[in-house]
Amino acid sequence: MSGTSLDGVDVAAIETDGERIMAFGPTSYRAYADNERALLRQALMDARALTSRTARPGVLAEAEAFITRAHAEAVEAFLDAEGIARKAVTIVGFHGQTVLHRPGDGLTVQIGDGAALAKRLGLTVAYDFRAADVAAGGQGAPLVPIFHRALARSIERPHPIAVLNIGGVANVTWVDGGDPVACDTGPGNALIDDFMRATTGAPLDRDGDQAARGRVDEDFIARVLKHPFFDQPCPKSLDRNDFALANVGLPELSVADGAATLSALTAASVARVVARLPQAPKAWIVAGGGARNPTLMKMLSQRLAPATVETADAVGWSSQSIEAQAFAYLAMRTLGGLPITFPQTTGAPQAMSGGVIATP
Ligand SMILES: Nc1ncnc2c1ncn2[C@@H]1O[C@H](COP(=O)(O)OP(=O)(O)OP(=O)(O)O)[C@@H](O)[C@H]1O
Ligand SMILES: CC(=O)N[C@H]1[C@@H]2OC[C@@H](O2)[C@@H](O)[C@@H]1O[C@H](C)C(=O)O
Repeated sequence: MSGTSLDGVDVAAIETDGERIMAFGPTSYRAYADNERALLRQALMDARALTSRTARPGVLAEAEAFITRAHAEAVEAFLDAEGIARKAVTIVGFHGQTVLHRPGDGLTVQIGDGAALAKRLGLTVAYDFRAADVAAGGQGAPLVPIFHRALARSIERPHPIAVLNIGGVANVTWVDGGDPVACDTGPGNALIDDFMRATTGAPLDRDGDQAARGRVDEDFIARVLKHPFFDQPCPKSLDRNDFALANVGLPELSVADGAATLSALTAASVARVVARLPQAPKAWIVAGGGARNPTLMKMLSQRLAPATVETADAVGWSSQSIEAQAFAYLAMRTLGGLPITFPQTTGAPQAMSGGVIATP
């Protein structure tokens, strides 16, 4: 999995039949080098003009070859390091890199060549998980809710439970026994990362150090939350750059105040989604890179009280690897013809299978 944060490739093995999770296997991570990340950032820019999901103008062809190669290297290194034989692997789930997500126009573009990956690895690969849902009128995201529900069944917390993923964009799954309800909540880490890069050159506000020292501009947050996205009912989804630093109107702030304000925006937009869920969650489990930011976690606890807020790691899951695990799970569901998207998670007209299978 390579998500909207453009930080690297997460790899994870799980044992599953696409319904139950029998065991979590090892995990690993391949970070992108600065020049690789710059290529992907350019790919996002060049993707803005796309009107077809197969066109590869600008650096998109180069970026696609890179994404395929980076995932192949990541899987090869993982299998070698863990001593996992090829024949022990049923399938590899390959999300690819989202470069454009405009479901309203019937367009979601993930670059990455699944057939080439299958050939190079000598393994069956499931890829292109979002297209069928978008073609049917769904949002094509989020896809992790069915995995979040399987995970939530393994813990004892008061229901409803919310599983919150804070990646570049943040998304939530609401679980209360029946079908999951889900949506993107708003910006996750992307705005914080972009602000840190622009003001200090650093790729992130590590451990929320800057945010912890800053003052939150609540007026700015109130202004951003007037955006119509926040009043839309679930399901709904975002492109990484729907809320971009260039267009959110952040006033001139110190590094600490800017980091604090953008972190609080993420927390406030999560709190804002509560009214859009069938019932307020009693227990929040936070995954994704945002779970590793203690300042953001504190802001979430404050804004979601009296509900409890814990990290995925605290309940025995992996904040870092949960999305990679989710795509392993979705790959097995694709192989078994099981649905991966639902009316209440993406707005699909009915429960739908998705993903394409490539054999070596
Ligand atoms: N120690 C840390 N302190 C603060 N922030 C962190 C830390 N570790 C990771 N992050 C944040 O998490 C981000 C990576 O998150 P994650 O890997 O969940 O994103 P992703 O998978 O790319 O996103 P998405 O869920 O949108 O697909 C980093 O870009 C950074 O902003
Ligand atoms: C189009 C796209 O790639 N969306 C990502 C993004 O990052 C988080 C959020 O926005 C979520 O909707 C989705 O990723 C996860 C893996 C998902 O589909 O569940």
